[in-house]
Amino acid sequence: MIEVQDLSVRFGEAEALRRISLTLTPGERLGLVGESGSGKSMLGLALMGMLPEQAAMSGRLTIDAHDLSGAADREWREMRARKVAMIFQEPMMALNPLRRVGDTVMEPLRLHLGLSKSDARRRALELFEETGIQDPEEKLRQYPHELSGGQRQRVLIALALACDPGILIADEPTTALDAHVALRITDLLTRLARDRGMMLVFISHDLAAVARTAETVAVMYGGEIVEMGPVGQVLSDPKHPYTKGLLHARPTITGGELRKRLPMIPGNVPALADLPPGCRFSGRCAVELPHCAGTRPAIHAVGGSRSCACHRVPEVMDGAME
Ligand SMILES: Nc1ncnc2c1ncn2[C@@H]1O[C@H](COP(=O)(O)OP(=O)(O)OP(=O)(O)O)[C@@H](O)[C@H]1O
Repeated sequence: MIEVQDLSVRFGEAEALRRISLTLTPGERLGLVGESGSGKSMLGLALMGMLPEQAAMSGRLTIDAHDLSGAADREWREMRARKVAMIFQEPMMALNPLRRVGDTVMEPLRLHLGLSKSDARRRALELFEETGIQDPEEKLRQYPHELSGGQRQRVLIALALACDPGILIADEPTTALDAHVALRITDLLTRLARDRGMMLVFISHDLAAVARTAETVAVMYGGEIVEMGPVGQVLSDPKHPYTKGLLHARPTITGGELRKRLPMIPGNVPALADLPPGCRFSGRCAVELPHCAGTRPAIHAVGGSRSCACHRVPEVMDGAME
């Protein structure tokens, strides 16, 4: 279980994450969405204890009742070895080009689980099979450059699963892949999370991929979660003006060609130093009120399982803004 309470991350004066609170239960699959710079990766890194050195974190972070706020590197290393694993966008960058991929996957099995060489090899083979790597025996002996992008990402997933983590954080795992390969990887992650009862934090700017993979979605803007809830409900009936804008800005396929419809959200995510003290979306919001820029909105409960941080939400709930 992950519990995050009022988690903030600062780089000097700039606040990259502002008062994030969320609870994830075992086996839950969470999607994190938002434009570039909204803080998705930063939140993923905070959950891994891998924030950049200059970052100052405040608030509370608990994993499996283990309080990690202010934890030492050693505690985080143990956590990462056994409980939390992460995969990234570009598998080529994460694999040692000079090592056979089998040796890379066997290393944590030997180091952290204490398996003998032959047991580690057997387990690596099982992991390759579980992650759908074709000809796994042969692949164990190959180097990263000999594999396709999709196969490399599968190797990284196998590596992430080596110590049987309870939590897998996948940061844009399919961005570097062709659409059909990407689809197979998202489906693989969903299946693995389901079969293993593993928590999945799936970071993506692709709403369709999140809808396919996650059960819960958190929409981020300017380092905050502005809306959160069951993925089907949030994407079919968004409450926050930013979520509504994101859904309108989604790329669409027209005449076989991928086209980005004119984004409904004017402007870009401002630099951290230029964010307003109140609602960070003010300045870009079509339904802004005079006090939005200066007053931070409360997080309103929407129905039983959703939340939304917007001064307008009581009106939205009355149907006055629909
Ligand atoms: N080392 C750093 N020092 C200062 N600011 C940083 C640092 N790393 C990231 N940031 C800032 O933190 C904010 C959040 O960045 P983050 O990478 O989490 O966004 P993101 O939503 O994951 O974007 P993307 O989709 O492009 O990966 C950005 O404004 C970014 O400029």
